[in-house]
Amino acid sequence: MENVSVFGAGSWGTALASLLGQNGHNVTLWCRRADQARAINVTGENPNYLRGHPISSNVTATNKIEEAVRSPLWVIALPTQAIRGFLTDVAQMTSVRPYICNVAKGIEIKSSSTVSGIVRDVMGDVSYSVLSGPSHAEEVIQDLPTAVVVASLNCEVAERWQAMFSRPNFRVYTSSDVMGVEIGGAVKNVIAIAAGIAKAMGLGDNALAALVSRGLAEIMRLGAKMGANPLTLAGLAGVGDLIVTCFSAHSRNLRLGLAIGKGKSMAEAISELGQVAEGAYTVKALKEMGRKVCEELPIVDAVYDMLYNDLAPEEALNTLLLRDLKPELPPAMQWM
Ligand SMILES: NC(=O)C1=CN([C@@H]2O[C@H](COP(=O)(O)OP(=O)(O)OC[C@H]3O[C@@H](n4cnc5c(N)ncnc54)[C@H](O)[C@@H]3O)[C@@H](O)[C@H]2O)C=CC1
Ligand SMILES: O=C(CO)COP(=O)(O)O
Repeated sequence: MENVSVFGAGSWGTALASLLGQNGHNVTLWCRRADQARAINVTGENPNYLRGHPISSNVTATNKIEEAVRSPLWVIALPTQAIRGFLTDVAQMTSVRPYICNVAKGIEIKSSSTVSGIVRDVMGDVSYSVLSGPSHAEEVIQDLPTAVVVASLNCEVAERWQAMFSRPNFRVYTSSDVMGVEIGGAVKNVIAIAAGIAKAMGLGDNALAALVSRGLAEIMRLGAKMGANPLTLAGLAGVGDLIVTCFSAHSRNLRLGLAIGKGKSMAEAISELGQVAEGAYTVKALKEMGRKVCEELPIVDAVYDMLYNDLAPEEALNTLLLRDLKPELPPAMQWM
């Protein structure tokens, strides 16, 4: 059994810490706040997230970062925009060269980089893996059947994380396509915001299905430019996660979109949610990145303009529907 630290005691960090504890590992759950860590240790539940669901007794919470960094295995469950600052602080505190498994799904605004790039910038050549796929914390904490993928350039490392996380109701596949898994997990959040807006507008099921399919086309187009394998994006980390995020009532990104579609301001929608909706930030990074690597991301552009440029949803819809008519597949993909 392994000693592992989970950084971030939001809903995903809490659910995964508990799962690793149930698998018999000795888990340290790092929380930002001392009162939260105390409450978890005393009550066996997280007072702020997933209330009513007991956390495995193999999990010890702490807000003392110097304790948490001693583990050789780190699971990073923080919002993407916080990861660079967090790693910069902790890198100065320890000489441990950890095995990192990132479970956040986003792209950093200031670097247009996925989390592997952030980790490389701050920690250099450290072992990096990413776990992603359709997996809402609210269902994982109840041990409902879930399948995900863990990707690493080193297949033995991917297999080590696979063995640690797997349990009968949490099936973990391995992959070597780190970029594919990261792009799938990050961009689907933006499409889910669009799905929430479309739902709030009452556009119907046909429109939602079109949005999801054309959203996948954007994910694949961007993924291809970034070196992702298109088949990864047809799998759990792409289509699988896109479906659950666009259709599940648990989804934070969908709920943010619903609030925006009902006329709430971004500030109101974010504060009502009280949890991170990564798509709201990733869309900014994609706006930058899109200009550099992939010009045609019309749904991403529409979400950006609705969130940050006061574009009315009805106008965004018209812009999307009235674009030039074209083949479904771009010429370079028509052989497929
Ligand atoms: N909630 C879910 O079901 C899933 C979430 N994810 C991903 O996991 C990541 C975390 O998501 P959630 O746990 O849902 O978020 P959350 O909003 O529930 O929790 C985020 C946690 O990070 C902490 N935090 C925020 N800023 C921080 C900073 N600057 N320094 C240190 N700690 C900070 C917060 O205090 C909170 O404990 C996101 O990238 C999300 O997309 C992935 C799969 C499932
Ligand atoms: O990634 C997730 C499920 O796989 C969580 O999505 P939300 O952040 O939209 O809830």
